[in-house]
Amino acid sequence: MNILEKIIADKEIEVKLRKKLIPIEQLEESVLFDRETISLSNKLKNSPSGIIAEHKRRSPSKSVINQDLNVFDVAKGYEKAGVCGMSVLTDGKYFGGSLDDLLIARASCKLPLLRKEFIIDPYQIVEARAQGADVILLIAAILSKDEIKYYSELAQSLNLEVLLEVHNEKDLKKSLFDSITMIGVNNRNLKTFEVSLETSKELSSIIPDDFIKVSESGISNVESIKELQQYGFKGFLIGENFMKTSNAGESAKEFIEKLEK
Ligand SMILES: O=P(O)(O)OC[C@@H](O)[C@@H](O)c1c[nH]c2ccccc12
Repeated sequence: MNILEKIIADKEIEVKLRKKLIPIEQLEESVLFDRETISLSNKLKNSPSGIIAEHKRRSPSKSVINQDLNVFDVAKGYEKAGVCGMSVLTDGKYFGGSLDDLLIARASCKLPLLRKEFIIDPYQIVEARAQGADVILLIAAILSKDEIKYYSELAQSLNLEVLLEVHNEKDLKKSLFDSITMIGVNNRNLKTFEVSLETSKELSSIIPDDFIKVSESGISNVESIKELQQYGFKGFLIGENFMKTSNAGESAKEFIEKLEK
């Protein structure tokens, strides 16, 4: 089994358990369920920098990135830095995150929040809504075309935006639905962890213009962003580069200042 297959096998067990513990009807009673969501795609359209900053404690590729920062400070710091949105990893076993992280981020800032999760069941989409997310990630590599259509339409009906993640042309081909606003090209191969910004550049020309292009992973300098902007990218998802420092918000602030100069 490769790492992605392992993550999915564990996720199936986890979701089954969660569904038993908290029935979907109960999620729909959350006070956050009817809150007005905030559009990430609108922010990206109108921003010169387009940074989506991530909260990520560890990852299978890097093990520990940072266990000392608290979500409250990170969210406040990112907001102060002027990012367009915040991504919160909610997977526990492989990334050290939780749904509580999402809830705390929600309570700490007014940024659009992306629930960064391996979504394999509609239950997790309702859960994202109930815990204060504005955007969900759908990963094309782990979903069928029918699932992508169904899940993105469900998200849309809950006023959640969808960032659809692709790794190659095959992923992209099965993912072009009206219910999706943003396409994210992951520069990291989730099976081998290899990172190459070339992936974004190569796929940029075949992403139709009606989708906002986001480049994800392995971005550590403003030069890369300036280059990717030439290929039509409007959003840039950055985790480790900020999280590995002792003050993620301050790092994001310096980065954005340099980028917008
Ligand atoms: O820390 P980085 O290299 O800046 O990457 C952030 C983000 O793109 C990455 O965490 C990510 C992109 N897609 C994912 C899917 C699942 C888990 C994590 C991810």
